[in-house]
Amino acid sequence: MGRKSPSLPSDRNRSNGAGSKKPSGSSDSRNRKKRIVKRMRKSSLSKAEKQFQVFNQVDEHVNKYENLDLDASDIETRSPRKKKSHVSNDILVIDEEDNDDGYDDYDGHYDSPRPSVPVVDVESEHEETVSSGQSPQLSVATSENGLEANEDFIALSNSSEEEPEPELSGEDQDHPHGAGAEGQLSPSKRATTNTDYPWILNHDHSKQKEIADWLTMEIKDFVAYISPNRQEIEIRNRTISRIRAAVKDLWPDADLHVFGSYATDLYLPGSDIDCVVNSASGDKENRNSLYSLASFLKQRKLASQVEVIAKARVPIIKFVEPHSQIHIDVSFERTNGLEAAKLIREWLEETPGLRELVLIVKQFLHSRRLNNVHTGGLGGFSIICLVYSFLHLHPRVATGEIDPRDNLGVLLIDLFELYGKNFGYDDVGITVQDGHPAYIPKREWKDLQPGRSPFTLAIQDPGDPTNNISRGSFNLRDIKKSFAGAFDLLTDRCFELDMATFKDRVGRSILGNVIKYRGKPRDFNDERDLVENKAIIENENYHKKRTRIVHEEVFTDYSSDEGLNGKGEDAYHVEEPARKKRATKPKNSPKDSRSEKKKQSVDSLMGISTNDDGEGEDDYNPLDARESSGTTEKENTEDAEVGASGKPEAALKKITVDAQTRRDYWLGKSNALSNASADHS
Ligand SMILES: Nc1ncnc2c1ncn2[C@@H]1O[C@H](COP(=O)(O)OP(=O)(O)OP(=O)(O)O)[C@@H](O)[C@H]1O
Ligand SMILES: [Mg+2]
Repeated sequence: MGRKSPSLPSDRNRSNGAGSKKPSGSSDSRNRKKRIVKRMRKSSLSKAEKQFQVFNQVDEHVNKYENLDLDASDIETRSPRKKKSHVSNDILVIDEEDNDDGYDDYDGHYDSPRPSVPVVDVESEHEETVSSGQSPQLSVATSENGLEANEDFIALSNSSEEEPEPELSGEDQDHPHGAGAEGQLSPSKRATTNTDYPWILNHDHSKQKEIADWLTMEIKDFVAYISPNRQEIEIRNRTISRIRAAVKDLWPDADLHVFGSYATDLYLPGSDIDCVVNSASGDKENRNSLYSLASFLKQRKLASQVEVIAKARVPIIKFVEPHSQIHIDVSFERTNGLEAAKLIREWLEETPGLRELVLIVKQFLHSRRLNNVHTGGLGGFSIICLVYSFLHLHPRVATGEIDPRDNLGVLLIDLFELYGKNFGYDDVGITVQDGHPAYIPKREWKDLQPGRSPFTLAIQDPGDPTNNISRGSFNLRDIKKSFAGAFDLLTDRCFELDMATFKDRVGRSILGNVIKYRGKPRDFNDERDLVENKAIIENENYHKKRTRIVHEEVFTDYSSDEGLNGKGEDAYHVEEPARKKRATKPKNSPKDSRSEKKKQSVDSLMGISTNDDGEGEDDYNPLDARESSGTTEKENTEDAEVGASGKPEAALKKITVDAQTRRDYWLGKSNALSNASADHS
């Protein structure tokens, strides 16, 4: 790994800037643009690259989606359900009818539950940050960074009334994309008037020879710009502590744990905090308990704009914590989110570029109001799985040909192209089971509920193969359209700036053509190393303690007095809700049927019939490449290490059981512990 993309031959001799370029619609211009994109992706294609192109060129297959119109009844039934609700003690109680329609109650950015209600009931004596005169720089997920309506995702600079528009010349106003107008301003004016992409202020990369490198640097700047500073992390930590203390006061046998983007470090400044209350009695997931906690938090002035959603598939309470103005979701008596947080953190460690691309895609969709599952958008969890699988299945990344961190620009463009133009949504699903991402034919996913239309995104929950985590994303049409548009806009902008003189490039942004950030100005202080994110620490502790408990369950002789209770760890010994039993995969069977599926040609996985001709039947398998390049499963590594160090057989077994047990826990195999125990004895 580690090579950068080869140089993009630049055309510096030309002096025609944006203003003098040929109309973007001309075929000459289109061809040049294509050439630039091609060059960005390297001129000499590897076998893997060619294969990737094959699945990126499925035009006939994809074009049918362009004309796919949902009929009116479809739209009606798919629009957010009407809520049966009433207000009690200023708490909105929503009794939703549960249906199996795939409505998803997880929601990363649930914008203000009741926007008409005044937000603030802040107690100033508690509000350290406000009273200290410092601006907390937290912006709750509002429309600030959103585009109106999302009908025309392109109209970045015309989309909001909050910000004054830069002065435009007549030509600029006619610019077909509503973007690029800033190119006509003087460099100094550009730098000061661009409030939509503040990450370029004092971070000018316009002198980069390679346009792809410029985009990569902008992506890194954007991520640094929106990454949290010390104060933001502390505010989140304090928010969690306050709510946890209240939960424990109300229910001494319960604890509050955090999962979701705060526990994975994948949050935007306005992201919510996802929490779960688990109790020893395991009886808190009912309407009464939800309501009790909601009123208790309200009474303690820890919750405003409170909603109790009791009859959903995942019952939750939602509120805004008044001191921090952060949106909080609390679910009850489940551990899958805590498992997912741990898994996602492992993915982040092993997948360079994942955090950057996830944050970009999140902000991109947020800007277009396409991130809200309640309105058919793509939730944070789906975005993570989408980007994770994309990175692992990208041939040039999988083969180690490029280092993702040095090629974020090209990868972002590839991602938009794949999921905006070429992905065979009708026939292909995504699985990330056991950390092995793969594209699988939907027909082979037995538990996948057929939707009204085959045109749906299907992503298998890494913690539950029966669950399609993106089933609520019914607005796939707009999501796909927005990705396709982003591909066009980014490549247009790359083309334009590649042609431009250095002078004309100053103060310009590539990424700003598809993403904007509005809100209080931020600094570039990514201070995640300076202050602990308590959600991460607590999640790590939760898993450590639970693994120890699992161990002790496996290895402790319960006839003795040394059970768990003497160790004071009950808080973490959460009774798990009953899980669906699943067939246990035989241990150490690397070539199971799932692996076989992976071996299928990319063409068939992308939903293209391979019967017609031999093209694309090169059965390149990125996963094979990855495996042969030395990436092995954690469990095998642990085995190997122990074997090499010559530790006794019992220790080897113990560690192996530990790894296996953790995985089995994750997979929800309820009989895993007894198997492990039998193995050991
Ligand atoms: N459809 C789903 N099925 C099962 N679990 C889900 C589903 N959606 C979300 N979750 C769980 O909830 C957690 C939080 O999901 P969410 O969509 O809010 O993502 P997030 O990473 O918190 O992003 P955001 O910053 O946008 O809130 C996920 O990590 C996952 O554990
Ligand atoms: Mg969330």
